[in-house]
Amino acid sequence: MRHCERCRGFLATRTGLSGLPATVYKPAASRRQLSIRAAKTADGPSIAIVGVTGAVGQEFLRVLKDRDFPYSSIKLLASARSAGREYEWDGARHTVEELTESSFSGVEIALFSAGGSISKKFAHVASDAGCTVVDNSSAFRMTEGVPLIIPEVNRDAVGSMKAGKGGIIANPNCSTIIALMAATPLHRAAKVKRMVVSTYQAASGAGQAAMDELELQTREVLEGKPPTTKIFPFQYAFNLFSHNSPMGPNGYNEEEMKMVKETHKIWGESDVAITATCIRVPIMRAHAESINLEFERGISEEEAVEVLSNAPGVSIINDRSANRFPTPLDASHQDDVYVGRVRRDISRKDDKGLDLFVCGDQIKKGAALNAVQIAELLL
Ligand SMILES: NC(=O)C1=CN([C@@H]2O[C@H](COP(=O)(O)OP(=O)(O)OC[C@H]3O[C@@H](n4cnc5c(N)ncnc54)[C@H](OP(=O)(O)O)[C@@H]3O)[C@@H](O)[C@H]2O)C=CC1
Ligand SMILES: N[C@@H](CC(=O)OP(=O)(O)O)C(=O)O
Repeated sequence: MRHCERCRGFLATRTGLSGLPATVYKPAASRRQLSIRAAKTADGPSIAIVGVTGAVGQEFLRVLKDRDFPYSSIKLLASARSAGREYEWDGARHTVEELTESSFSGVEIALFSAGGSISKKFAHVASDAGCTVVDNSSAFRMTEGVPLIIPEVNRDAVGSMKAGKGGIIANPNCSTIIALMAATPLHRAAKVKRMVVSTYQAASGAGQAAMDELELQTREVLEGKPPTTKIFPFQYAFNLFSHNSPMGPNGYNEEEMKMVKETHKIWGESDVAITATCIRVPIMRAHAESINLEFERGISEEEAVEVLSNAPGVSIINDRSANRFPTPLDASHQDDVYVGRVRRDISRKDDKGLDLFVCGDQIKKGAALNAVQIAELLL
């Protein structure tokens, strides 16, 4: 049994202590089932990336290339600070331009990832110019009429939207995407009535500067120096803390409330009871989540593992005999969301409760990959 292999393109299963399949990595073909083969092509859409110098913007470039996303031209946009910076991408040199109101003339798809205030200022400008916007920020997620899409979950929400026709589509919150990749197939099988989530969120969710600060602080603490605290107000290395988003009057922070509201919108069901506790941990780029699910009908561990094994974009690491379950490092730089610790909730007398542990790359499936998959629906 190989435990720690990077799992591109192989399938391995093993029976764990309980008789459940322990490890199911999806073969390359199923991982890439939503991908479109092309690249630079005269009949591809003209595309733009807003926030290209950031952690997510850079991942957009990698994902577009990795998936051979078809494009006829690409425009790299960021703030005036980055104008003139050059990137080598897809065999050509590209220069970053300052984002302005005239940036979107002739652009058919724009991937926005420069924060909510930039999206609020420029997404409608882009849409009015005929550019279809996939927005990675939270600015429009709860706006009526703006689809909020995880392609494996609710791809039909794209409706008749197409590249070059204008309109805005929102990319969900990363913790929500990662939770729903695992919870949705089980919801479809046995209907979730209540979901309790606790997250362990990586530095990447707070941007490149937070990742840099975690690395710097780790060195400083090991060298016995006081840690630099520019991004977060206290030590991050060798520590963890409640998510840094603003706290609301009900004692939930914004990240926690996003998980509640966005799940209701994506599932189209506001009667599912959801509560979340979001925690920032000193991990570089993959979020982990502990999820407790209560179902309307009973579901066994075996059925749950079977359902998850067949779910697109989900891989299973669930080896009880080896105490081997998903880790953030397994998920880092991977497309799939990893699920393990699949077990009956023993606090219940019936078989209507399950616990799971889930890990997903925050920058990839939590942000850039999901947005590019949405853009593929527009072609
Ligand atoms: N789906 C999700 O859960 C996630 C959503 N996000 C969203 O994406 C955004 C970016 O995240 P991330 O890449 O991690 O952040 P970074 O801080 O790493 O990057 C920010 C980017 O925004 C650009 N930017 C900032 N100000 C302006 C401006 N005035 N005009 C044009 N561009 C500007 C920056 O350009 P410059 O270098 O020139 O300053 C940079 O390219 C987040 O703020 C969030 O809204 C991010 C992660 C996950
Ligand atoms: N969810 C990210 C932060 C973020 O960018 O969220 P949103 O896209 O919902 O603003 C985190 O890990 O902190």
